[in-house]
Amino acid sequence: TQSTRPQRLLSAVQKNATRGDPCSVVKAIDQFCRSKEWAMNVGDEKGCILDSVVSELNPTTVLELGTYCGYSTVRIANLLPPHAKLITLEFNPDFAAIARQVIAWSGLEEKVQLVEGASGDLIPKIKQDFGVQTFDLVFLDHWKDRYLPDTKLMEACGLLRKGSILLADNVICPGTPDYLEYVRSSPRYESQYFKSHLEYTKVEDGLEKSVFLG
Ligand SMILES: O=C(NCCCCc1cc2ccncc2s1)c1cc(-c2ccc(F)cc2)cc(O)c1O
Ligand SMILES: [Mg+2]
Repeated sequence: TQSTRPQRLLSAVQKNATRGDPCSVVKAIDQFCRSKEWAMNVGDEKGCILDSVVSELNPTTVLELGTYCGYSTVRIANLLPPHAKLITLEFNPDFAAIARQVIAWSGLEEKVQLVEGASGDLIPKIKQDFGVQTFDLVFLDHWKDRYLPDTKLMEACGLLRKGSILLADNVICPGTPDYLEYVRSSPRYESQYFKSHLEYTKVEDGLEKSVFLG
């Protein structure tokens, strides 16, 4: 049977990256996506912006919506202090299976909890099921039409505190117009746009960083 793109991406990691070396895993994926097959990882250019936000914040609790193959999961987990926790939600079981192996290859599995399911179903269960009260950082990279409803859901479930940071991928391409309008006009958020490009292309895209003001 034909392999899938995530399976070919995982093979490239297992072939070209060193076990236990997260940076080599990130490099191997970027090289695969630049030279062989495009894939919807946040990528190296936006990935550097992600790294700077994570490093500056030094979060102990992180929620990632949309794991895909685990590229941004590995980038974030690699920068977390000891005992910090990253919970990442993935809807597609095939993506989740690949991501688990990519995360394991990077040696960061003890910092990461990958949960399979839809954000709308899982977010209300996080406090009781995962022992997290609030998130210091949320990275939004899942269905673009779920960014706004899930942000409102996180507010309603008390998962955000004064100073929590929302960092959203793809606010230009594919685009999340209703989410952008909300975080840019709401008095409860202070937002900033980081102009960049769609992963591995020259197309404009960017990350929106929004601080929840409580
Ligand atoms: O759809 C994208 N990403 C979400 C995949 C949906 C996976 C989900 C995870 C999850 C977890 C929990 N609940 C529900 C869900 S749904 C995406 C697409 C492009 C793109 C850009 C230009 C193109 F021409 C074609 C694709 C670029 C990107 O960086 C993306 O992130
Ligand atoms: Mg994305």
